[in-house]
Amino acid sequence: MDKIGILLLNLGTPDAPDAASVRRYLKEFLSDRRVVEIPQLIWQPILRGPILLTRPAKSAKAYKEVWLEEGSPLAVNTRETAVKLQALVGPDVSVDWAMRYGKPSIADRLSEMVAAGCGRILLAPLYPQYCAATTATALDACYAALAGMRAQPAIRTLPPYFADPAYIEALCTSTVRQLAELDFTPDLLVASFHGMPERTRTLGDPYYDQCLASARLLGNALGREVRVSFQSRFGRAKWLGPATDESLRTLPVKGVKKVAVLTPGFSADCLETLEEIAMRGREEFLAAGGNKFAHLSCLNASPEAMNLYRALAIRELVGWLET
Ligand SMILES: C=CC1=C(C)c2cc3[nH]c(cc4nc(cc5[nH]c(cc1n2)c(C)c5CCC(=O)O)C(CCC(=O)O)=C4C)c(C)c3C=C
Ligand SMILES: [Fe+2]
Ligand SMILES: [Fe+2]
Repeated sequence: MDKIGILLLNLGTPDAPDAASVRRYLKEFLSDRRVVEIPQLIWQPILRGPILLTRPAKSAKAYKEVWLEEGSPLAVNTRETAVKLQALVGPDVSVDWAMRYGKPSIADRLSEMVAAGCGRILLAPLYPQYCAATTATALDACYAALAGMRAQPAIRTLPPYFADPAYIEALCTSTVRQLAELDFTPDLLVASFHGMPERTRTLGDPYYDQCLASARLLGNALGREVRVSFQSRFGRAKWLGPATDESLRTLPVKGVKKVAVLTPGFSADCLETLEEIAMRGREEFLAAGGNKFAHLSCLNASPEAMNLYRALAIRELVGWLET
């Protein structure tokens, strides 16, 4: 029988925390029509002008603050997840990982898996909430790679798991564990999701509703309020709100002096969680009069995460494993 493969998909990250590498990464990322939905004739001059002239140096400085010895946190955490999942599923299933932008590329990893004999592949975008700018574009890139193959593997895709009891349980257990390790009891738990232009919601992207559903289910499981906000605004259009940075600045005035922020839409810690929330978010909250701030780590390759991915993968593979 054909070998079975699982390809974990994540967003992508620069090769190094320097302006040239960040420029290459941003050019590829922000040229994706699923991400910036402005006609290319208008958008490309803006991207290649003001954005790529100024943002790479600024972002490279931020990447330097969080860079690990082994590389970018997003890549390190995603690779570790793949290695641990491989150990859990055993030698009959081959687990690999790829990035939508940058390396390792989806095209390279998919053709490598096929060359290694994988005739059945589960494509697993590591985004709990479906978004065209993340899930759809990662799968588009897989289909584009498959389009160039004469002998294609059979394909399955992992559905969004925003309301899956296994995801909510993983988040709940990870949150309870991390809260118990803090030296304070937070007045409020904030769930900060990556933002999106508000227009994408009216156009039918289910992302916003799925973020709210995940937070509500987590709140029910924890038995306490989980307040939602959206981070990482980009560009001039109106984005989903409320904005995390604004909320963190106003919470102390409203009497919330101790806060814990979790980032459940990110499967792995990355620039957006480690720099924007854990560093800048903390500074802003404390400067606005807050006393205590904690960022709770993403699921990464924690025991809770590995239980979750094993459960999701086995559910998808069950028909294939039996035949
Ligand atoms: C988890 C879901 C994500 C959504 C939805 C998303 C939408 C989105 N992002 C940008 C612009 C940028 N995002 C950047 C970094 C970044 N974004 C996500 C995830 C989502 N993005 C991750 C995991 C990361 C971190 C990558 C890393 O290397 O650690 C950046 C780059 C950093 C910077 O310069 O600020 C940009 C730019 C848009 C425009 C968008 C939807 C329209
Ligand atoms: Fe982003
Ligand atoms: Fe950011």
